[in-house]
Amino acid sequence: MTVRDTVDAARPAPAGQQPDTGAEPAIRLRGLRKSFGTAQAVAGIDLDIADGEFFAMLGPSGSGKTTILRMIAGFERPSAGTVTLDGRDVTGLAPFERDVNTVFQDYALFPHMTVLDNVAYGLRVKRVGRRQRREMAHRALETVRLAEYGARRPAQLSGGQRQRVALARALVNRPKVLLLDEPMGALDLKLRTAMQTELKHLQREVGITFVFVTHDQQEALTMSDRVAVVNEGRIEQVGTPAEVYDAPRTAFVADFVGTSNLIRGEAAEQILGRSGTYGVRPEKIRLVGSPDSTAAPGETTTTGTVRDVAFTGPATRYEVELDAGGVLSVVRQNDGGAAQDRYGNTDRVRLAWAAEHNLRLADDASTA
Ligand SMILES: Nc1ncnc2c1ncn2[C@@H]1O[C@H](COP(=O)(O)OP(=O)(O)OP(=O)(O)O)[C@@H](O)[C@H]1O
Repeated sequence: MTVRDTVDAARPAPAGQQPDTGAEPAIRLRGLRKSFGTAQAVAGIDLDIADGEFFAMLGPSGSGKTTILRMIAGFERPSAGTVTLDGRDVTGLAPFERDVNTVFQDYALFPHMTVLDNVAYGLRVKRVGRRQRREMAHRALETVRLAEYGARRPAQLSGGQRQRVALARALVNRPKVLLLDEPMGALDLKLRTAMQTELKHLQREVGITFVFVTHDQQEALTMSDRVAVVNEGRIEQVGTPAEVYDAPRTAFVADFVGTSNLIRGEAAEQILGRSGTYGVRPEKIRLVGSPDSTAAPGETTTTGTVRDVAFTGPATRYEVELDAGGVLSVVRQNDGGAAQDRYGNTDRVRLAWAAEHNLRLADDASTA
């Protein structure tokens, strides 16, 4: 169960690396590259995903996540590198020769078939007998809590139910690995949140390795055991959700997982007395009052002017233009009732945070 992130094997183990127990990882990628013509979609990936992990690939549109997934599934042939599943090199094998199933964003259900027949379809192709495949399909529908819906057609289901049918259709094959490409992409926010919880429970129940692709940081953080942050065909960082959020290694990771809150250049010199790029999470910053007030000893502090106030219910977000240059977001929980200080546009404020929350960032993975 090792994880090697792409950046540099010679460096100390990056955050998120699991101890090497000698067990074969479910998925091992080595030197994986893919070019389309002259464009490089995946620029060299080394990654191990452990058996039974819920693993997220998080990155912006066009960063190469889907291409990585398609190479694991066998739909795309790598330009270089290898894909090993459970200790077996499958790089040259067709999708159906791999112990992997994929759930696509559009679910790809057959509209003319019943839900039960959709789920049983893969078993029919594998020539499983009719009675057994109906039983297995029914059990898979039970797993996704749709046992009563077997006789319906996909058009008679909600988006979330269709998504679960697609899952049941993949689960019925009992693959070692399930790949999910933006599985919640077509769902509205409420359903999406409900499905996230359900999917996580389901994964624990069936014990299959899940790898899912998303551009939604919230989804990646809530659902996964570990996250790989993908940027321009490379993995910038691999770690647990807490590790990539609390200890981002690069400015890209700090920005993409969370809010961009960077102190750099002249502002870093003035506020921190050091050069370089630093990040500080918005919820770690306190607004302590007017610029004349003082911060606690050992805190980093600076002054600025409120430029925007956004009330979001449980919290309020302030955008503060710093006197030293740049803008910082500050999030305050609205838990203080009427006694809580409130600030408005153009108010002059002092900001303070514990020095340990200054995150030293590299500008990109090559200097991390
Ligand atoms: N079949 C193809 N032919 C040419 N270029 C492709 C092909 N598939 C993907 N690409 C390019 O490779 C890059 C990575 O694409 P990919 O679909 O892997 O990104 P992604 O991170 O999954 O994006 P999204 O979140 O938008 O799905 C993009 O620049 C894309 O245009």
